[in-house]
Amino acid sequence: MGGSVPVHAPNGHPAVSGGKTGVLLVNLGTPDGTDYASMRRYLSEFLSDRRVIELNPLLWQPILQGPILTFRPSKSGAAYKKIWMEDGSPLLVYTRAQAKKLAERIGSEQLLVDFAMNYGNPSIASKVDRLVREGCTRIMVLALYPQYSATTTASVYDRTFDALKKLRWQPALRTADAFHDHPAYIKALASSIKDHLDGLDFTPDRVLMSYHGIPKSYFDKGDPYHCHCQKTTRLVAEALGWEDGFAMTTFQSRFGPQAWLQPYTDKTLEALPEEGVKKLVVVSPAFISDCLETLEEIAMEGRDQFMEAGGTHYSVVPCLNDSERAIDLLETLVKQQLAGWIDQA
Ligand SMILES: C=CC1=C(C)c2cc3[nH]c(cc4nc(cc5[nH]c(cc1n2)c(C)c5CCC(=O)O)C(CCC(=O)O)=C4C)c(C)c3C=C
Ligand SMILES: [Fe+2]
Ligand SMILES: [Fe+2]
Repeated sequence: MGGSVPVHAPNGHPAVSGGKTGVLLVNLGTPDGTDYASMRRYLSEFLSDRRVIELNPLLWQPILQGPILTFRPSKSGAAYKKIWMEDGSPLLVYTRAQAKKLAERIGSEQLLVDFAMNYGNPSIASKVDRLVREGCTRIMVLALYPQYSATTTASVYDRTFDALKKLRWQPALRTADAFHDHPAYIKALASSIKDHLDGLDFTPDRVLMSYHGIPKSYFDKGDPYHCHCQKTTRLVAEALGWEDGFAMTTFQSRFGPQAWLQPYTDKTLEALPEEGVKKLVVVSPAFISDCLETLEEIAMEGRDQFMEAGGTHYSVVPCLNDSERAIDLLETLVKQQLAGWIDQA
């Protein structure tokens, strides 16, 4: 068995491996392809998660498996086609690159670094399995969402615990804090925005910080996501010395008929030019990697909305992706979470 360490076991005792630590980076997930079947499989898994849709499944599943999964896969597939990369979905490409580069930085015989997707492939269960097989008796999971939400962060950890439920010999498990206000995250985000602004041939009237939304009812029930988003915006504005009001916080990607967190990004983009904001820079601080929501919704649809409403300049700051900044950030977060497990932490 790979990664076995010698143990004094009686004859015939199965091989025992152990003593290693695993780090698992987990992002949301993405379809395997842009075709109808792949899209349907992915959306069905995602939208069946009760952390994401809290409606009673007896009510929700007929709606999901009927009208939604009849029409949405083609619509979403067409959007994914516009941003698909040679090696697959951008979210997969960047998350894989982050894990590889982090492994090159901090990985060793004793410290394995890998990645998984909460929905789709590679699954959390398959990677927990791999790490345990390779001898990890401790696993630290980092959900790659700066701002905590039950819909995302808690779902990743739930599904990790679900994978452990099936093991006779479970590894010790650590989950990580949200990092919306972590100095290393604010530094990475602020410096990437500063570099972007320095490279522009115009000075923006405002910077729009657009976060993925959640239903307002989840916030009313106590999800801290909204507060985490507001704090990220405030800390970035302070780090860059911006005047009050220069950075705005909005929420994108509404799904379904209920109210979501406001102000909405699309409505804001359509309203700003009339208020005299014609030059705009947009940042997506809820995503550490570019994905459908940043590359299509913000960089394509958002641009059209803003320019058609009378905007003159529109520029989007790329996510941290697999830049040195991103790997520095991940290294800091992971080493902090590993304290006591790994000496270098
Ligand atoms: C009720 C539905 C949804 C909630 C709640 C939600 C929360 C949420 N999502 C992200 C991050 C991402 N979402 C992405 C895509 C996406 N999100 C929803 C729905 C909800 N998200 C759907 C249906 C989709 C699929 C695309 C589509 O059909 O429009 C992605 C992109 C994935 C990719 O492959 O590129 C990300 C990332 C956060 C951070 C969040 C709550 C805080
Ligand atoms: Fe989403
Ligand atoms: Fe979207």
